[in-house]
Amino acid sequence: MAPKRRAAGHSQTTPAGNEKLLQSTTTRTVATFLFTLVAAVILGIFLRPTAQPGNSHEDSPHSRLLSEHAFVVRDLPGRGKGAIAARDIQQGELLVREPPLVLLPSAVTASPNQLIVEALSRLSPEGVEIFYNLSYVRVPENLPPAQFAERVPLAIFETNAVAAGSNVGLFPTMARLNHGCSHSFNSVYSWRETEGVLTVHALKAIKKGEELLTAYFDTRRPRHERRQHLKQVYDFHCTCPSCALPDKQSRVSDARLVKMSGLQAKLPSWAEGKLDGRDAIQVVRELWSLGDAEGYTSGRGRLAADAVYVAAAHSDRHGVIGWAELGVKWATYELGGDSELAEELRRTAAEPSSHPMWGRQASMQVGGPDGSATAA
Ligand SMILES: C[S@@+](CC[C@H](N)C(=O)[O-])C[C@H]1O[C@@H](n2cnc3c(N)ncnc32)[C@H](O)[C@@H]1O
Repeated sequence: MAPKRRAAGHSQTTPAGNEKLLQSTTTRTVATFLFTLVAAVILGIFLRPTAQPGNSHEDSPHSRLLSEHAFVVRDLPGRGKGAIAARDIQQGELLVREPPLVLLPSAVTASPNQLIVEALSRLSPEGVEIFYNLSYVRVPENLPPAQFAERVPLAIFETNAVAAGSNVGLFPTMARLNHGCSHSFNSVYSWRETEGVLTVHALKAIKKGEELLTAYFDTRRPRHERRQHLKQVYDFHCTCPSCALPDKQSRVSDARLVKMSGLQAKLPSWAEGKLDGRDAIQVVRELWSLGDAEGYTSGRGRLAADAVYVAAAHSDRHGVIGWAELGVKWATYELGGDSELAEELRRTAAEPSSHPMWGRQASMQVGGPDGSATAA
């Protein structure tokens, strides 16, 4: 099927632009992905952090209804299509579980455009139609028809693809989720390597009628930087509730986000011996409380797992159990109770000394999430 011109961000069949953050979940969150050409050409594809379809009314073999009518995909003014909750959604609900329509290695030696065209040739006619219905940005409308048609497949892929382990995948249902920064995103996607699917979970409770938003990259940075990035990669000016804060509140939020980002970057210095166990746990607590103030709760399963790592290394049984139990709760919201992270933390909570780091460093009561350091 020949590509139809479609303005990004406008309705019809959607402009998409998913860059899923590779969340700190699979490793996170999402962040930004780079589609690397080994021949030294680097194609900037910002993969969003984690994702999938489901419960949508958009029927396709690539979407599975997992919880009845959890959301519908609709045209939304100013941002193409988006997913709207069709009923109240509980925190932690699985919203989408979706195999890739197209999956490409993130490092390729051939022309990415050619790879995509080849991948399309292996799809069913319905799959091809689903692909061309996705939105895209940055293809000038005034190109001669042949050139226009040539550029659309790659533009669709760049706008919608997200990281999937060592690959980059296009997941058409999850691709309908628009972006929200900081406290505004309520849904998180993650790739499940062993199952070969992307899942999307509700990070927060979502009311009927609210839009499902996911984060296309790590938004713990100031508004002007977030907007600049989104404009450059996805070609839209972000007006999500976080970006729409009045200037004064936005500055307060920005300061928190920058501080969170700095603290996150500081944590690995424990492994380098530059931070002792108690200080590392204090960093985790600070991150947690800044997250509470900001309404930024993504990545908490992984953060608690980092605290478990520190507590286990210092043989703090009480600390391990406290952080592992908390981690199970948050990993379950964001990644599912059957995710590798939730299962790993559950095992550690049951038997702290089974943790691979157990006793690797000097004994120390680093303390659990409640701040107590009572012991054993
Ligand atoms: C992966 S797609 C998301 C779904 C897309 N709206 C569609 O119609 O298929 C990403 C594109 O959606 C639009 N978009 C995503 N989040 C947005 C937001 N918060 N505000 C405005 N447009 C947004 C941008 O055009 C972006 O390039």
